[in-house]
Amino acid sequence: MAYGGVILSNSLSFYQKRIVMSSRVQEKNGGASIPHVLSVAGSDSGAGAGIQADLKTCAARGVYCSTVITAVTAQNTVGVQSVHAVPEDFVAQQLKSVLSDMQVDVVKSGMLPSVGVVKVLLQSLAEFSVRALVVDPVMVSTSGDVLAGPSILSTFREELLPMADIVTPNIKEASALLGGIRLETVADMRTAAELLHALGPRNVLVKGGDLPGSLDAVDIFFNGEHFYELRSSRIKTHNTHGTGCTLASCIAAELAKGSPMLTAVRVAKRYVETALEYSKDILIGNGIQGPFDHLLRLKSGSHSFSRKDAFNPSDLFLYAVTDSGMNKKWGRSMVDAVAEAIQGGATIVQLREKDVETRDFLETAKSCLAVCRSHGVPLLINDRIDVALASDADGVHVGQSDMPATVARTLLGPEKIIGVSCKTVEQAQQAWIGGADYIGCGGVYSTNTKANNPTIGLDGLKTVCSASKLPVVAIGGINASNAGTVMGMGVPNLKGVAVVSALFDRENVLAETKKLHALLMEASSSTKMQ
Ligand SMILES: Cc1ncc(COP(=O)(O)OP(=O)(O)O)c(N)n1
Ligand SMILES: Cc1nc(C(=O)O)sc1CCOP(=O)(O)O
Ligand SMILES: [Mg+2]
Repeated sequence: MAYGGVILSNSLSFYQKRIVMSSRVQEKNGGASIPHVLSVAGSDSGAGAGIQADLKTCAARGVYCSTVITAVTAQNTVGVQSVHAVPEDFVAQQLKSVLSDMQVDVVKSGMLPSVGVVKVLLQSLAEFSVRALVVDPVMVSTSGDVLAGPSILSTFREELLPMADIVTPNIKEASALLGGIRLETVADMRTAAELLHALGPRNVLVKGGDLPGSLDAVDIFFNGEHFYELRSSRIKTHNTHGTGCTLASCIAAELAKGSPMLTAVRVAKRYVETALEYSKDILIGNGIQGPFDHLLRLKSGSHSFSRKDAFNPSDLFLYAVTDSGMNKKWGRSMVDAVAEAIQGGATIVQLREKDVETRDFLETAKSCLAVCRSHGVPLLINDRIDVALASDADGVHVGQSDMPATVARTLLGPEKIIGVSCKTVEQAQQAWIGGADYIGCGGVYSTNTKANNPTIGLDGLKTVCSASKLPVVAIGGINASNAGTVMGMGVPNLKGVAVVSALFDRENVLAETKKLHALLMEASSSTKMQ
């Protein structure tokens, strides 16, 4: 399907088109259309996965969801007791009923129990255009029951995947789609993503939740050009039934709202992680794998807030710290520079303004926040807690001569992120006691960006990292020539690098960020293999 590229590269024209297409209806009803996902999947009587998970996910994400049911399963938290496939012509009838009447933005497919149902779906998509197709290649339920047999594999490979804007297999599904190859490491997952991409989908997300021996849940995203290693913390819970369906339908929902693909994937991962954390202790059913609560956001206040909701240490991977002087020198606005950095792979942004009027700082913060929020990337404010509060940024970064972390925490409350600059083990200990979320440790190398900044070198960085109870980001003189060395050391708690000039004192922020991201990926994957 050639539609996904439109979403990736030009979400505005997507909306303009949709407005034109639905203008007749809107004129008639005087209403506005809302983003719409059509879920083509099986029903789960236990309501943790399938159609029911998709409906709840879209509701939680503020997106309309229509449904085409391909099979009715009798299942619960113990397993799948029985499957009743809906006749193919009736699946076709449901597709026609929805697609001939409603303006669907994104189709998300889940359980497609027969070759005939896949073909019926493809025929409908040829007849009625939608903007994107998200394929969750469901084959085996989380309880281990087979939901689509091996006879369907060649149709998935040859006909469905080439139409997909993204395909989201777990390890077992990726292996099955690739003829049973062994997938045991993150490096294997990258290979699988590349091989699956060669089958035709525009993007591939290989989900590593089942990968043995990894502390984080690592997924590999590949867009044909770049690999992204997306990490989230592994939540200790039995309530994981339906995570695959939920992730795919959340990606579809975010695409329907107009997000670029990588942003949609990032937001979806964060949503699943938050929902799992929220539901980790709920008890539904007597089986070994329970469902989780998709509608957590609608219940804020009924459950105590967890720090994990606010901050994910893997966000420190490529930390872009802005500098308006550098951006001015290269003739671009702060917002454009931040947008390019995010597009290139920056995972968190800090607005560092030393010589601006407070009012201008606030306005810039608000504009940058809009860009960051639309991409699911946190925005922190350097030094200024008042600006962070007034702009509703995601947090602050403070140094040893700024507001102490403990005071910042009191002022900002539990939901904001706080980072503290530390050069010593004692400072790192104080930051932890003060309620910080991470520490920035440097200067690793000398830099022209910050005058008279003492350096601690790689040895100083190692000492602080090893003693720190908080995740660490390295800073100071880091660029494409040494980022690999810093990340490649594989020291405990070191989650990424923070850079100013290597991104912003350059002509092309997008290209420099991509380059640095690729180097960091390479260095961190090689340390994991050691
Ligand atoms: C991620 C990160 N680490 C360290 C710093 C430095 O903060 P600070 O010591 O307060 O110095 P200034 O940035 O305020 O000059 C940082 N900004 N970000
Ligand atoms: C803002 C800042 N803090 C540092 C510290 O050591 O805490 S070094 C630094 C400047 C980093 O800029 P560049 O990436 O251009 O070297
Ligand atoms: Mg400071």
